[in-house]
Amino acid sequence: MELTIDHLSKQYGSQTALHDLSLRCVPGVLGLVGPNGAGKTSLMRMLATLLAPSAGTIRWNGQDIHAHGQALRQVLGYLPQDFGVYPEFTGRQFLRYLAAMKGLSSDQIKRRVDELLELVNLEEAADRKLPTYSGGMKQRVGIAQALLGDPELLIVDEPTAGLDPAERVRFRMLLASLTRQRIIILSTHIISDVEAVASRFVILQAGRVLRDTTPEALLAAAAGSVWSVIVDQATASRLQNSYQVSTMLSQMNGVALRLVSPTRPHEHAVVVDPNLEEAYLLTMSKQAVRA
Ligand SMILES: Nc1ncnc2c1ncn2[C@@H]1O[C@H](COP(=O)(O)OP(=O)(O)OP(=O)(O)O)[C@@H](O)[C@H]1O
Repeated sequence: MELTIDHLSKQYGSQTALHDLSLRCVPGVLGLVGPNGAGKTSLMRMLATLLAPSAGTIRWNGQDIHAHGQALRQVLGYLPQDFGVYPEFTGRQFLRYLAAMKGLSSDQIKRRVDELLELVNLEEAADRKLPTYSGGMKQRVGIAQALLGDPELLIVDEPTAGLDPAERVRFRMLLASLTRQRIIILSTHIISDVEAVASRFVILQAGRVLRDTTPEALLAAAAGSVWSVIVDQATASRLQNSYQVSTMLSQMNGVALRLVSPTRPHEHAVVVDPNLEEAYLLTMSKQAVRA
């Protein structure tokens, strides 16, 4: 099982969304992160064969997916960013309908849909109409439809956006339970999603790979560059203007700040262990300094 992306580019008119991007993916979860407009959705749509590259190739087990799209679609599960549901269907009807569209036999449809409803923990709500579902429940139906064909390649585009913290945790656990013998590509703005489930961390910026790393390596690289300090309000405002502040908490004795900076931002600042979001902010701020 191997997905190989070679020198991939995407132009929309004069706008370059992806620029000469190469990646090789093996089973596991790859967390794809980057600022708005970095090219994540364009990349995912090309992987899902919904968008043609302007240049470069994507190969699934050595076969170009452009020429052999059907072969890829048979092993693909895709949860797009703007996943829509049919309002007249219940969860069960919706999944059965999509399973039938995929060509499953009626026995397979019943069995597979029941299995998936159990996996995504929607058995109780299965016979309710989809518009009555919460955002998290809709996302779970979305992941269930992406899993109908037991895909070897699962692409999920910002699946936790808009979910409340409990739903987000539930969704992550579901994703984590799917990782064996699959390539999962998860695009997100929520760094803690990556921390929770991904073994590989790819940062895209302006259509290029800025980092292809692991959460552990990114954390290790940020060691010594995250600081904690308690200061008065005026100093907090000054520091906020000069440094990347990751958290700011008003307390009885002042304002507690965590700051991301390669150098000591304040004489009383002490080094603390970075979290992955801070490691990401550090990477992006170093990049901004270089640009
Ligand atoms: N259909 C389109 N026509 C023109 N430009 C487009 C189109 N789709 C995307 N773009 C541009 O391509 C670039 C990459 O967009 P893309 O949606 O792939 O980024 P993204 O990383 O998914 O962004 P977000 O995090 O906001 O979803 C952006 O500059 C965007 O404006």
